[in-house]
Amino acid sequence: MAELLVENLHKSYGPHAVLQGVDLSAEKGDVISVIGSSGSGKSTLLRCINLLEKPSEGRISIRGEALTLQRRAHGYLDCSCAKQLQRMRTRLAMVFQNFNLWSHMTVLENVIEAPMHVLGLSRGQAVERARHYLDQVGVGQRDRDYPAHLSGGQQQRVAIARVLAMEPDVMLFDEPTSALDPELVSEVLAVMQALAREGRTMIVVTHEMGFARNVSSQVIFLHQGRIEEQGLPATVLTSPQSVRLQQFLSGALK
Ligand SMILES: Nc1ncnc2c1ncn2[C@@H]1O[C@H](COP(=O)(O)OP(=O)(O)OP(=O)(O)O)[C@@H](O)[C@H]1O
Repeated sequence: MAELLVENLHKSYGPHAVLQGVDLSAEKGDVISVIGSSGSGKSTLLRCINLLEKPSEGRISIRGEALTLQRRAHGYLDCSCAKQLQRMRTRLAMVFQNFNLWSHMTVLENVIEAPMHVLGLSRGQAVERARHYLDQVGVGQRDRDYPAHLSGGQQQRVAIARVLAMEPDVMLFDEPTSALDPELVSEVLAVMQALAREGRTMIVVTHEMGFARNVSSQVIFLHQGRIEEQGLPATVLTSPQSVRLQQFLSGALK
């Protein structure tokens, strides 16, 4: 059974069809890199999967359990209740480009927030869990600091620990290294590579072709809201079939 199954996902903003029937299936331990030119719909795809954006059409299932989506007055689909939505976001948890840490909270407080208030763990359990994952991503010593005192790479690693602390079924990464200074990119990619090695299921929107090639189990090339090509990285990235993917890989399509 797939950890995550996305079927016929559509998203429009007014007349602008951004996603036009995307299907995606992630098995346990899959690392799917989503690549494509700017505006092809990569972030929208990720944001629709965990309902930060509301799909216009489609079906999302986690471990065989379909989300109950209802059509709202404006025509989009949403979870039938806020609690289900919140719970679902812990199962499909997202790492954002700009870290999205709470600046008024320490590192530790950032990481224990959701385990306590969404998963219902006691403070002691949440702290134990947080320390475990902060250590795992190499920022355990910074637990009392505020995010502003950390480098971008450290902040992103805290954001990854915050997602790990929810023990999600699938981790979603939306261009996790794009906001980082070049010298900090590799420390975050190394953490992601280690997570891939330990069998985490991940969907990663990325411009890092090295990551897509060396870490992914599957690469998806999105073009104008449709999957134009997908498959093993060795196939998709070294023998692209479509002209658009060839152009994208040669740098002609930004
Ligand atoms: N909230 C919104 N309202 C209207 N249009 C939007 C909205 N969000 C995204 N879009 C449009 O949807 C299209 C896809 O955007 P998206 O951010 O998903 O692309 P992307 O592939 O992630 O691009 P990039 O690599 O530049 O981040 C773009 O044309 C964008 O302008």
